[in-house]
Amino acid sequence: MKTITVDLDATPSERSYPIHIGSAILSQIELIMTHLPRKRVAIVTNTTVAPLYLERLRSALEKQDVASVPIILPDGEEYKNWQTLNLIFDALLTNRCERGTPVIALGGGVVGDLAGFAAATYLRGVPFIQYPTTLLAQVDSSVGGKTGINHPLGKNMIGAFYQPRAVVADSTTLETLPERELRAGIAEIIKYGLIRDSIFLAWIERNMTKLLARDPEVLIEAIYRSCRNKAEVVEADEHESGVRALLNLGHTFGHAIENALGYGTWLHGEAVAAGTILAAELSRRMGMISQVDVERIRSIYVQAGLPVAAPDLGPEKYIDLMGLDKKVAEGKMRFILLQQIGEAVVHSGVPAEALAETLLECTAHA
Ligand SMILES: NC(=O)c1ccc[n+]([C@@H]2O[C@H](COP(=O)([O-])OP(=O)(O)OC[C@H]3O[C@@H](n4cnc5c(N)ncnc54)[C@H](O)[C@@H]3O)[C@@H](O)[C@H]2O)c1
Ligand SMILES: O=C(O)C(=O)C[C@@H](O)[C@H](O)[C@H](O)COP(=O)(O)O
Ligand SMILES: [Zn+2]
Repeated sequence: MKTITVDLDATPSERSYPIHIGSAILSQIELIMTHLPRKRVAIVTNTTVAPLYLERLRSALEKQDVASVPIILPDGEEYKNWQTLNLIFDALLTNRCERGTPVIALGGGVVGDLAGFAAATYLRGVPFIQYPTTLLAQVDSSVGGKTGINHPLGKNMIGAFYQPRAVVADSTTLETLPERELRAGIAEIIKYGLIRDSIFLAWIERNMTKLLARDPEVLIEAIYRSCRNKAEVVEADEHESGVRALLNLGHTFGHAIENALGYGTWLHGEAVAAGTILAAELSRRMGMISQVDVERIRSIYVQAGLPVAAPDLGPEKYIDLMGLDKKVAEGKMRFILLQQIGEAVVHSGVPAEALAETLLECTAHA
């Protein structure tokens, strides 16, 4: 097992927390035992993950005399909303969960974002622990404390920064993950390489076949190097007043795609992949990277079996949706662009013509 610490505030800090990454660690309750003094937890999961892993976690807790309240949500991005959040509050209240009752998220990013937001707001905050079970959640969403829900008008528009007390990423849970979901997780792994770690990007290119084949060692290495990158960014800028925005590469376009097509039609990772190609094309039009760079980026996503052509929604629709992006400041859109492969920047001066040209020339009819 490997452990990374996310150091928050001046260290040592009570808010700092470990990310444990390893094989078959779901049942190792000693990893979270210090957070369970009251011997009772609520586990938020969904109808797909519950039959696979809920009993394993519950019985491991039971062996340590920890009782658990299961809260099983409907599965899907289209359920990342107020109504589902309220199901969590209903269950927490009905079961008389207290301020000292931790909420555990067992599932992918949707469960994690919902459960984290519930933990941030229930009784004004209860302890939160992440057990991510998708590749995307293990490399990205379980770390860093972004929690929240979608709004019909925009992705993740309502939420809170709320850090977990611990993250336990059991790589063996990825054995049951559908192929399409595995590929979607790889999109966020590629992101770290593109924004700040060109050595990791070259490693991903060399190891893509093994990643797709779920080679256990390669998976653990990819999760570890991704989490190390994410932890460093979050430590530097927890609340996204600066460098954390770079983790949004491809997301300004990607979130517009997810919203326009209907939440869940394209997976988050798929929208980020196609969105990153648009960001790369825009970077080239801004004179920042070369055509050769764009083709290298495109071929990495192709290798991963991810979409590289964003849907043709028309420039107006994209621009309208992107106007609600959380990075908009004083009414001005800000884009994450590539200065070079391995170095991203926040750009607030993208000319309207360059954006329109990119959207016209680089999107495709579905
Ligand atoms: N908070 C953050 O920092 C952050 C970062 C990235 C993405 N996100 C959010 O995360 C969400 C996407 O997360 P995701 O890609 O994990 O999708 P997801 O949570 O929808 O999970 C994908 C699918 O896999 C199923 N599943 C989960 N674990 C499984 C397993 N081990 N075996 C079989 N099936 C399994 C789920 O039930 C679901 O059907 C989006 O809402 C996105 O906005 C948040
Ligand atoms: O942790 C972050 O910061 C990220 O931006 C990670 C992204 O992969 C993730 O999709 C995040 O939820 C997007 O955040 P948002 O603030 O644009 O909703
Ligand atoms: Zn993302």
